[in-house]
Amino acid sequence: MMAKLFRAVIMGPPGSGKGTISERIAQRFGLKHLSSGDFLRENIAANTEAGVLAKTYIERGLMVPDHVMTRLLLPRLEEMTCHSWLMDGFPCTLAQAKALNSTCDLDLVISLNIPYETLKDRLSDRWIHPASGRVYNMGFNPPRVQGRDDLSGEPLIQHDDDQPEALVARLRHYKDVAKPVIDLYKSKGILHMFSGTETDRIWPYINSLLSTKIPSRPETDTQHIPLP
Ligand SMILES: Nc1nc2c(ncn2[C@@H]2O[C@H](COP(=O)(O)OP(=O)(O)O)[C@@H](O)[C@H]2O)c(=O)[nH]1
Ligand SMILES: Nc1ccn([C@@H]2O[C@H](COP(=O)(O)OP(=O)(O)O)[C@@H](O)[C@H]2O)c(=O)n1
Repeated sequence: MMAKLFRAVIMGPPGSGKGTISERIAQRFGLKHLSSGDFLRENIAANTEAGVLAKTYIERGLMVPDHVMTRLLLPRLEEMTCHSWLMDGFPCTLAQAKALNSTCDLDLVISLNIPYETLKDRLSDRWIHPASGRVYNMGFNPPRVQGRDDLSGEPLIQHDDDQPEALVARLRHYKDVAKPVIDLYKSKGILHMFSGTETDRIWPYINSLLSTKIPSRPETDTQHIPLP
């Protein structure tokens, strides 16, 4: 276990590679990857009160209100007192960032800055394994068998809110709400922004940054892992 706990957030518009990069970070540095989108989908599948409410927003390509997000996520974070974690997709508004602030001190925030055309192309090709949250892309990282998850063999699905009609509204909204959050983390001196069109070109910079802050897991140094 790491000597000091490490708490990080990864921000970026839909399709910017938060999930893909989070998985790489989790694998290399042993942080627990917490995905706000996955928490939401788990709650929707389980028909919890928050899940039923969240569904009505997600279906319309809208953000879930702050009080629903914080009620859902903060208790999960409070349970993780002994773990280092990387939170993906939360906070995405200033109110969420302030609520998170009152729960824990973040060590680092990664913000991904990816052009619109790239996001649109990626998302129209995004396929998900709902049970695990594993993400595929027909060009970038296709499944071994078309339409099937590599590990379980179960069918892959596409999210309704990845379709271009919902996407434009999601991106516009992201831009508006993320700016004050980015400014807040910038003023705290913990924001690191990465721009580009390819995850494989951004990843080495994120990897080097994190290597200066946390040791990589010993087992990943000796085993073959499929990272560039
Ligand atoms: N073509 C391409 N697709 C990528 C790249 N990085 C990630 N993707 C794919 O783009 C989609 C969005 O990535 P994801 O990690 O889910 O982004 P998130 O919405 O920010 O969590 C997924 O289908 C990924 O497999 C890349 O560099 N090139
Ligand atoms: N902090 C958050 C995170 C997700 N969400 C909602 O949950 C949906 C799915 O989240 P996600 O993290 O899988 O989205 P992507 O950025 O991966 O496309 C988003 O499109 C939002 O509708 C939200 O409202 N607030």
